[in-house]
Amino acid sequence: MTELLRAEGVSVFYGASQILFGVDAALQEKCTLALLGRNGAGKSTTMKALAGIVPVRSGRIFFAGRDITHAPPHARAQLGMAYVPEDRQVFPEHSVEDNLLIAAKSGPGGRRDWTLPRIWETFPLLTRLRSRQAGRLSGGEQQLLVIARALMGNPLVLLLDEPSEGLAPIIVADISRVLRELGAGGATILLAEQNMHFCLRIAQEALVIDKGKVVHRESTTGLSGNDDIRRRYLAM
Ligand SMILES: Nc1ncnc2c1ncn2[C@@H]1O[C@H](COP(=O)(O)OP(=O)(O)OP(=O)(O)O)[C@@H](O)[C@H]1O
Repeated sequence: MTELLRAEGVSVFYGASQILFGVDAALQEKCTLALLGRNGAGKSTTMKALAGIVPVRSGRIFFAGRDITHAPPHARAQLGMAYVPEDRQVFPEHSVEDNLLIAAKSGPGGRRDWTLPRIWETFPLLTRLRSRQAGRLSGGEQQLLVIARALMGNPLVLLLDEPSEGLAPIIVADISRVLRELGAGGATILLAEQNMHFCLRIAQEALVIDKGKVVHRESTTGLSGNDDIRRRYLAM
């Protein structure tokens, strides 16, 4: 298996406050890795550090064999990293279809795996909403749209920050189905989540983060039976 993304001893500060304390993580190609932790554990900050949104004070980040520790977000995107933040920003005045077309580009090496017809096939709900203004979609529909939009850039890896947060169970089930299908189709995904149950059927492996440190790593099957870790770090 080829390693696509690696964080080595990543520390991040917001002003004088240290938020991440030497985070290590490795994501293999064609795998889905869950980054689990409670509210405020440091999941979003880890995702932002990987995407280049917050600076890394110490440690290194490697992507597709390159050191990208100090590369700006657009350079990481060009190398094939698609970061989907938790605030689900769509272009509200544009239709669903236009939101997708705006993001269409070939990925690294000219790959064009994702086209509009394939998006409609994978996201039937979006097909029905293709002419709807994106600002009028529900939170869950917008979440599906931002995932689909990220795919239109034909990335090598998807970084998804809390895609299930605050959404109704029925749409969470649809997002889960889409992510399982993407994984089965060979996508590489890093999924930050508080909701362990959401991750169990999507990710093969999980990292547990607490107070800015990775405190545990296990297969998701193992973790679902690990009451001690779940009680200590995931509040369930
Ligand atoms: N811009 C910021 N300035 C200062 N502190 C911040 C900032 N953003 C986050 N923090 C703090 O950093 C810590 C980690 O936050 P982070 O958002 O990474 O956690 P999280 O695990 O993603 O939690 P959540 O599920 O709430 O998003 C928290 O204590 C948070 O209050």
